[in-house]
Amino acid sequence: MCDFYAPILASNGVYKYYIDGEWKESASGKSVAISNPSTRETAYQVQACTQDEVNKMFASAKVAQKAWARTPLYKRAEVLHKVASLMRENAQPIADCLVKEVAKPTKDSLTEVIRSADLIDYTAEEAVRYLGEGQLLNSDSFPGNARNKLCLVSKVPLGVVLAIPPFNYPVNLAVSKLAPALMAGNAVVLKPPTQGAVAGIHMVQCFHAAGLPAGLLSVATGRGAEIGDFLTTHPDVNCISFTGGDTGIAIAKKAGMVPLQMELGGKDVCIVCEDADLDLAAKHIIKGGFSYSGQRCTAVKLVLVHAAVADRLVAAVAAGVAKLSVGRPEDDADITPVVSDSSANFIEGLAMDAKAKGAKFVNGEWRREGNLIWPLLLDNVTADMRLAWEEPFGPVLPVMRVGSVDEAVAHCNKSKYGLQGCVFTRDINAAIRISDAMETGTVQVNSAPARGPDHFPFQGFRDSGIGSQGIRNSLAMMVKTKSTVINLDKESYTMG
Ligand SMILES: NC(=O)C1=CN([C@@H]2O[C@H](COP(=O)(O)OP(=O)(O)OC[C@H]3O[C@@H](n4cnc5c(N)ncnc54)[C@H](OP(=O)(O)O)[C@@H]3O)[C@@H](O)[C@H]2O)C=CC1
Ligand SMILES: O=C(O)[C@H](O)COP(=O)(O)O
Repeated sequence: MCDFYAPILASNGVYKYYIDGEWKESASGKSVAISNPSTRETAYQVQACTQDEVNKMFASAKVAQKAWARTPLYKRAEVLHKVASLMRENAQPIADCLVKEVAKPTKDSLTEVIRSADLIDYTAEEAVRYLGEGQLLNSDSFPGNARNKLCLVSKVPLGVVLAIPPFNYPVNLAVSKLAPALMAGNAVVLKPPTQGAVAGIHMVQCFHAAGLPAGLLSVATGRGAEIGDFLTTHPDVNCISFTGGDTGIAIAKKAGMVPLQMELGGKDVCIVCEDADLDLAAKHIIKGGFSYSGQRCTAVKLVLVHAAVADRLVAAVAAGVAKLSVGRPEDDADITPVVSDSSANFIEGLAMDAKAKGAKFVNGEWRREGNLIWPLLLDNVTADMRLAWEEPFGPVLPVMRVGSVDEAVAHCNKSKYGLQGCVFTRDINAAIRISDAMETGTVQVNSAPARGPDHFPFQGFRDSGIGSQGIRNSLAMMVKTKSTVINLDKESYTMG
């Protein structure tokens, strides 16, 4: 291990947790094993933090936040820019962890780290402008009022933000919470996903080395099932920013009076109209459905194609699927093992349910070795199959044939999810009408769903989330509004 990252690893080979500006071993004496999805052997171990350690994190965070809120915005930005440049300089070891912990292909792993550094820089730049702006309201615009009150509106920190990212983007979806929260003057307690925790720990070392004040950022490692409730119901939490699956719904129910930024699951549909450019649609469906083996909340998870062009579309997609390489993330294969045995079992269950109910496996039989699942295109999927509604989070793509666009939109809107969707058509007027009719946070026209670029607003309707992400929107979610009203002794009119 290089000198830069040496402080994060204990002599017994277990990665340390972070508190008060120091890397430490937990008093629990217990560790949590992180399995390499490719080998299914333990790749790393992290500390199982205790409740007492979590209490101390919140206590330090509260103190550090007060001092940070008094730190000029441009100085906060300087620290964040330094974090970004340290991440770029020390990117490869973080990317290597992503390969081992979450089986992300090597190129995509490095891209995630660089994208995260870019996100931090952009957030720092955006924050100095956006957070630097307030509002002045005059009382005389409301009936019955003279101009004797001036309302000064500013954006103030929330306090301590609990950040919980998921396994599939453990670095990018961590910094997309950390950077806006910190720029807005908050402290953060980060609970990284267990798969992805070591990448997260490496990333936090960049914040440490950049000189982030002690206590402002802590890292609580441990299984969500064990320390999750303690964290999310902690009385010192002032905001929860969570990305993940249905766990988020349970968290929202328990959270109480704190603002929530929740980005949850998706069942993103791809509507292919009769007039679509089918080659273009097929290209995007393959990339959207199978990149990172379908483990993206924004993956295409159901194709709804007009029956008149379905044969041609399915043939074009099947031809592309046949070209996908299957193998190890180290070799940059297109399809790599999914994150866990339980995930692979779940995906297999969905595929077998569809098969039993009459779906056609277009490109050969079901094939799985360990957590490695060969990409599967399913045709003739119908509404009684689980795959019509559930999120596989794997390299399995169902196609439903529909008789009309209205039928496709109705299916989309019946889903409990409403994250993104996309439509392929050559008619811009139809595209706008379909987009307006689809009840999802984003609709992409002639491209697959995607969260990025990271400054675009990103939000889910229904069970897909609460609030919005995207750099400007995340900054907005990390502040509350504060007004100071100046009551003049008598009314005063400018130039009057
Ligand atoms: N809309 C969006 O922006 C995105 C949504 N997702 C969704 O995330 C899911 C896949 O990610 P995955 O990591 O498996 O999601 P999970 O919901 O299983 O886990 C997300 C995070 O929550 C933690 N966690 C687990 N249990 C609790 C608990 N009781 N209290 C607090 N935290 C807890 C996990 O920790 P641990 O790992 O220790 O269990 C992890 O850090 C998919 O459904 C996907 O659609 C993913 C990315 C983006
Ligand atoms: O977790 C996810 O799926 C990400 O939010 C997707 O990001 P992307 O669409 O930009 O790859």
